[in-house]
Order: sequence, then structure tokens, then C-alpha cells
Amino acid sequence: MPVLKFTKGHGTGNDFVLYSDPEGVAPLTPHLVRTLCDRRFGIGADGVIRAVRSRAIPDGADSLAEEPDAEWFMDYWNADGTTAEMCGNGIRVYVHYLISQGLLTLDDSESVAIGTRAGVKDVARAGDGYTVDLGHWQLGIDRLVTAQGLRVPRPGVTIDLGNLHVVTALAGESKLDSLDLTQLPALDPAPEGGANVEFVVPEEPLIEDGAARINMRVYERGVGETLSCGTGATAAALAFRHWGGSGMPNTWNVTVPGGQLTVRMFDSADGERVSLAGPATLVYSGEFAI
Ligand SMILES: N[C@@H](CCC[C@H](N)C(=O)O)C(=O)O
Repeated sequence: MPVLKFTKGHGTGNDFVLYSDPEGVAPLTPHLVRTLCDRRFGIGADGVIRAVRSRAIPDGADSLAEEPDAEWFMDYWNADGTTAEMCGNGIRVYVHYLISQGLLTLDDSESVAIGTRAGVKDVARAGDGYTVDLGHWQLGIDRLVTAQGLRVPRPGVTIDLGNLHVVTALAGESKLDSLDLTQLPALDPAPEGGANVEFVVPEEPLIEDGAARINMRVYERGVGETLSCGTGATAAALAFRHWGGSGMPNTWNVTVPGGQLTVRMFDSADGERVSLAGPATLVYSGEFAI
């Protein structure tokens, strides 16, 4: 019986099964992803990440054209067997995994270019954690969000970070607790291909020591409620800064059920960019009989 050698990891509780397939000979299928991610009959995870060289996966051609140094590609799949363009928690865990497998050397403060379906992302090692430059984003239309536990539908803003998010603000901490995210929130109009939906409550006071503070829960496309979503936390900070107007800080601490992430907006030669910083943890390795 063939076995898959895997490592289980997480970034603020957003958990992944990772395995290496440098030459692209062991691709994923939707069925295999669903099996691996099943929390009762499989290993259990929010997604699967295959470590493959950019030259060994068709989607990697664009990465190499954008950045010839992007040797490694993050082949990211959601638990339901769909692929996603980007994962902000996953990419930190992915780089940590490549280092642990001896596939990459990265000293503190050094960065590596990683291919993703949302373009090449630079990931820097910063002490115990990692910071990923998520690049540019796009603000989209407002949509109405309906979820169990919300008395009335609320407006949410669309933010495209390579993958799509709809961020909605709620009035107080108790509102976040009373949400039932076992059901898929409805969006009107519904985006083609779906979206991740973030529910956010600001801390009181919002700004402390020059940084803004918000709390978030998320329903991830292709997964359900997760303990954290890196691109979701980034979208939440961008949405709140947009709503807050001028005078809002560029550093945002986002508390999620699984921990804390830091989002920073910064100027660059090609316009404003956004980065995400947080931990990456590898929990255990094993073999899974396929
Ligand atoms: N958890 C991730 C996002 C994973 C992909 C998402 N479910 C999608 O379909 O876009 C993150 O940390 O960003």
C-alpha cells in the first residue's frame, strides 16, 4: 500500500497537512485532499500544501516568468478539495516546513520568493515567526452578509488579495460570540467562485501604542469556520482602515480564535503594499496509507 509521508503544521490554529513532491510526481486530487483533511477518517486539517518546484507544476510557469528565483511553489488546496490562490497562514508554515526538510536555508531577516496562484510572494524570517509581503490589494463592491446569529443582514466590503474576502463589522464582542458559523454565510450579490467571510469587532479603544486592534472570526471558502485566516486578517485590517479614513494607523493587531497576527501597510516604489506577520508551527510527522 503506498504511503504519504506528511507533516502536520499550523499558523495560529489554521492547520495544514504538508508533504514534499519536489519533482511533481505525486499530485493531489480533490478526493485525496478530502480524505487527508477529514478530522475523523483522515489526519484532519483545514487544507493541504504540496511542496513542489515551480518548474514541476503547470501553475508554476507564471511564477517563474514573474520571478526566476521562485524555486518553490505552494500548491494549496482547501479541505473540500478545491484549490485556492493564496493562504497567508499557510505560506509561513510552508516556508518553515521547507527549512525543516532541508529544502531551503533561510537565516533570520533573509527572505525567499515563493510561487503561488496569486503571484510570487516574498516571505522573510523574523525571529520565531515569518512575515509575508502580500503585495497589492483591490477594494471591491459592498455586499449584504447574512449569517446565523445576525439579527439583520449587514453590509460587507469586498477585498481581493489574490483570493476574495468580504469583511463585515459588528458592534461589540458579544456579537462575535453569538455568531453561528456552522452554516455558510450568504452574500448578496454572491461572488462567482465564492469568498471568505470575515466578521470583525474593534477593541475599545481601537488604537493603542500607535497600532489598531480588532477581533475577527472567519468562515473560510472551501473549509468552514477556522481558528484563523491570514489573508482574512489582512482583509479585515484593510477594510477597517478604509472605513476609518485618514488618521488610521498602518499597523493592525488582529486577534483570532487561534492567536494573533500583525498586518502592516507600507509604501513602496510601485504603490502601497501590505504584509502579514505571525507564527508558524510544525506539530508532528507521520505516514498516511493511501
Ligand atoms: N487560511 C488561509 C486562506 C486559505 C484559502 C481560502 N480558504 C480561500 O479559498 O481563499 C489564509 O490564512 O489566508
